[in-house]
Amino acid sequence: MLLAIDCGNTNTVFSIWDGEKFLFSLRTSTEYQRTADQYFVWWDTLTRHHGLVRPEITGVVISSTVPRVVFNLRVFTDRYFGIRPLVVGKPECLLPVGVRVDAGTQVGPDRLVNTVAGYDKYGGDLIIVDFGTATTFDVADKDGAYIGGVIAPGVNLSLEALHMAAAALPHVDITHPDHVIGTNTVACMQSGIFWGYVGLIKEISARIKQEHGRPMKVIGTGGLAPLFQSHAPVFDEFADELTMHGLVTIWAYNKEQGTV
Ligand SMILES: Nc1ncnc2c1ncn2[C@@H]1O[C@H](COP(=O)(O)OP(=O)(O)O)[C@@H](O)[C@H]1O
Ligand SMILES: CC(C)(COP(=O)(O)O)[C@@H](O)C(=O)NCCC(=O)O
Ligand SMILES: [K+]
Repeated sequence: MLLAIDCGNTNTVFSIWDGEKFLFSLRTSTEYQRTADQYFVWWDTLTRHHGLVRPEITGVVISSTVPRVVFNLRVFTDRYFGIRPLVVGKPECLLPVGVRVDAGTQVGPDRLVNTVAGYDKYGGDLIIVDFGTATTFDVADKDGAYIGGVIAPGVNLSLEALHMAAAALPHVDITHPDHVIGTNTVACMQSGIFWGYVGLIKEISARIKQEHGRPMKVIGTGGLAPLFQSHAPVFDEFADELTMHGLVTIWAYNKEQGTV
């Protein structure tokens, strides 16, 4: 079985791929101090909870937006599975699509993985909007190459920033507000973030399409994508687990090429 690890700035997700489907996902907060042994205790407890006792892991693929956590993840997979992971962004990890950006740019591996997954599922000329710590727009060219995009502050990050910077603004959670005109502080903040984001997604997508000059499909992914899509359709499609799909695709490609 393949273990796919998607490490974002807020959460790290482990998913087990049995060759045909994902069996389940385990989610923990991203902390670079977490040791290999701590990962194992967590892993062993939760895989048993899902009915798998010491699953036989034969491959590991990692995408990490936090370079520092990769060290302990490598120790974890080496110590407990005897496996050297395939790490997206490292020279030994081949990608089935091109990357055409300014020389020297270190593109977030999550963005490359999303592009690979998007191209595999939908073909080229894509805008992939991923709601994580940051909200990213990844643009895939006609041939699937990653050609850049947009980085905007994440939804929760924006709410947190309001709370941190203004003494009278509480911590609030994102939701779909019934009205645009908020009649209390919380409703005003929720409206600002929700409708502000709807506007941001529409405007940025429209401008990307104009600049790209060819019809494009807009794909939404990440935990908060369904909230937007269900109340203010801003995507052509919602893709669940797009990053995980990309990790499996990259693993399969490297297997084909003989790099793993
Ligand atoms: N379904 C959801 N509902 C509400 N908040 C969510 C949901 N999914 C993720 N979040 C929040 O969105 C933020 C980004 O989470 P996540 O997608 O795990 O980011 P990353 O991939 O950057 O680690 C976090 O604050 C997380 O708690
Ligand atoms: C933009 C990001 C912070 C998004 O990370 P996430 O929201 O998934 O935690 C990450 O992709 C990153 O660190 N990128 C490096 C710069 C770039 O992609 O151009
Ligand atoms: K993101």
